[in-house]
Amino acid sequence: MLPEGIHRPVKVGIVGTGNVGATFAYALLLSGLATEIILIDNNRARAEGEAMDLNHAAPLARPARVFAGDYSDLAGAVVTVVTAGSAQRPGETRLDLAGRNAEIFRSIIPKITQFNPSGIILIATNPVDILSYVAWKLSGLPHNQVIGSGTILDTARFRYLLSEYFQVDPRSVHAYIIGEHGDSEVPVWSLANIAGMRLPVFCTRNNFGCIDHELEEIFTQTRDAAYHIIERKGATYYAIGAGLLRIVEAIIRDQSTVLSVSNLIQNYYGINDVYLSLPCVIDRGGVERVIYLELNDEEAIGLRKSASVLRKMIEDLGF
Ligand SMILES: NC(=O)C1=CN([C@@H]2O[C@H](COP(=O)(O)OP(=O)(O)OC[C@H]3O[C@@H](n4cnc5c(N)ncnc54)[C@H](O)[C@@H]3O)[C@@H](O)[C@H]2O)C=CC1
Ligand SMILES: CC(=O)C(=O)O
Repeated sequence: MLPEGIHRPVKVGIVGTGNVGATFAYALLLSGLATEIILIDNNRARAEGEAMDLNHAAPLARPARVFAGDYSDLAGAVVTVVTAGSAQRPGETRLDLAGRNAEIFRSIIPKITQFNPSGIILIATNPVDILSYVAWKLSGLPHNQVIGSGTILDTARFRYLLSEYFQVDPRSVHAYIIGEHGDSEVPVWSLANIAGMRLPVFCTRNNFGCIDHELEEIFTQTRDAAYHIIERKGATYYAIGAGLLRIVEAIIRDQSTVLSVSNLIQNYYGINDVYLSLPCVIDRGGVERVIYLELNDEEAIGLRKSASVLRKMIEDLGF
């Protein structure tokens, strides 16, 4: 039986069933978006254990077939989400993981495309922009089919923190973090708005004191959130699980949703041949297009700097 509102089988693969992969799998199962969820991990017992635990939730949620599989089971998957690899230890940056995880990708990505050359690959493994570029190169797929979760998470963190400051629903705050998912990311203050009003106008018209250093602190908290969470609980996974689900929903339901994700950037404020995040239109084919933002000078400089950090890392890895 297919889940409510779904009229044809929808397969989703997950490679890497650790904290992030398992949390995404749980969110996906509860969402009812997929009819088949394939869990792959080089720790087979872990994938099997997660499949058993998830299946026991199916009678309480919505029916879907969840199983620990092999790469050949990915044939026909609409999207394969990759979360396999090492995570940051306390004090490590995302970029510290690049070499280790690029090696893992050399074995994973060709196996995904061997069995599923037409599906979308969605990367979450860090450093996500570098690994998405590496995955794109190793896959031989068009870049619109290989997406990084990028700053979907940072944008969510930013909107949440702004919503706390302005005392409105986070969904009513429209603001983006662009560039690297990491230390060089850039807040687009000039376009941030509530009810269509840029923040300085919103503040003046609504007698709301906007204090520059408090807003700057909101960005600092956004950028450094992963460090603070990892120090406390060792890993982050709920918000990225929700972010991956939002991207997968836009793909499966062909929604043309604008989300900040990582994709190949060409001819954008002088930036070329690098994966980084900008608001993109996501539909059944993956990234349909990258939206050209009107950035101020400071933001454009920040974006170019972020791109150069990522480009250097790609070159250092030999891609
Ligand atoms: N993009 C984002 O916003 C976020 C990314 N991450 C990243 O996601 C990745 C996963 O994080 P966690 O789930 O916390 O780590 P984890 O250590 O809990 O899980 C990683 C899983 O990958 C598996 N794995 C390792 N090598 C493999 C291979 N060759 N083939 C198949 N499976 C393999 C491991 O067995 C393990 O189950 C990390 O790189 C982390 O930094 C984490 C949070 C947010
Ligand atoms: C770990 C990570 O990339 C994050 O939570 O932002």
